[in-house]
Amino acid sequence: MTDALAIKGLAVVFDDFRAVDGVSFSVREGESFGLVGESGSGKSTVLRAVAGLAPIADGTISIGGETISHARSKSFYRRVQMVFQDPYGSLHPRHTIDRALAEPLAVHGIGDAERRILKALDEVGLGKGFRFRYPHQLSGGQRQRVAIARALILEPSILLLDEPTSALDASVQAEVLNLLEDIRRERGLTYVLVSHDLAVVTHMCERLLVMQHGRPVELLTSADLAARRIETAYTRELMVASQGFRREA
Ligand SMILES: Nc1ncnc2c1ncn2[C@@H]1O[C@H](COP(=O)(O)OP(=O)(O)OP(=O)(O)O)[C@@H](O)[C@H]1O
Repeated sequence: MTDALAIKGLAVVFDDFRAVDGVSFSVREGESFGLVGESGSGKSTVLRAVAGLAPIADGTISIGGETISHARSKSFYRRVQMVFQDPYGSLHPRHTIDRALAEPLAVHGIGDAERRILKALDEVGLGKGFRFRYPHQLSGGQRQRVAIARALILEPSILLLDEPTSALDASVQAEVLNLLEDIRRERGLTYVLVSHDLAVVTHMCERLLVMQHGRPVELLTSADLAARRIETAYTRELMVASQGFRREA
């Protein structure tokens, strides 16, 4: 089967600084794949490079077996969407939720907006009462649900999730992670999830790549982690630092 996403020898350089170097991994269709590491390890930069938001100095990125060029086409964004840590970043403060959800449909010339907007709100557990509210009239968790609805409304096959819950309280975090997992199963979506928290990635992902200083350290399955089959001291340190693993221990 063709991989949903394949990254080979990726390097991202800012001025002279190699923020990402020698990163390779592939994600199967319908798989949930995690990127984990401390702050500054280059996880977000990998996602941003896939989304066309960071410059690729070296390596290739393929989506569905097709190598993508540096300039992303409009059709790329129908297949690949990104959700950021801070939903304020993707929601305009003076635009209603309705407008935020209508905008991507208009950009891509997709009709039947009202039905799609109501369906998207329903899918993320928000009723139609939220439709004409503004972002500041929502809680952090509700705002992140809107950002997820906005990413899903174009019916992408791959979702890039950059710390999608780390700005939320622990209980809200669990709700949003469970929502994402339900949507993935229902839609058969492929996820790449970035988190500094090994417990979050282990809960959500079948396989994960541990990164440090922009480089890959270890590729693991969640089953490896659960059985403590870990090769490196760095991954062990991440495990000790993770709240979820501390609770389990
Ligand atoms: N646009 C940029 N210009 C210069 N340096 C950058 C830029 N974006 C990221 N970096 C640097 O690249 C390195 C990796 O950053 P990145 O955001 O990918 O790390 P991260 O692992 O996602 O960390 P965090 O969890 O804190 O977001 C950092 O040292 C960061 O300062």
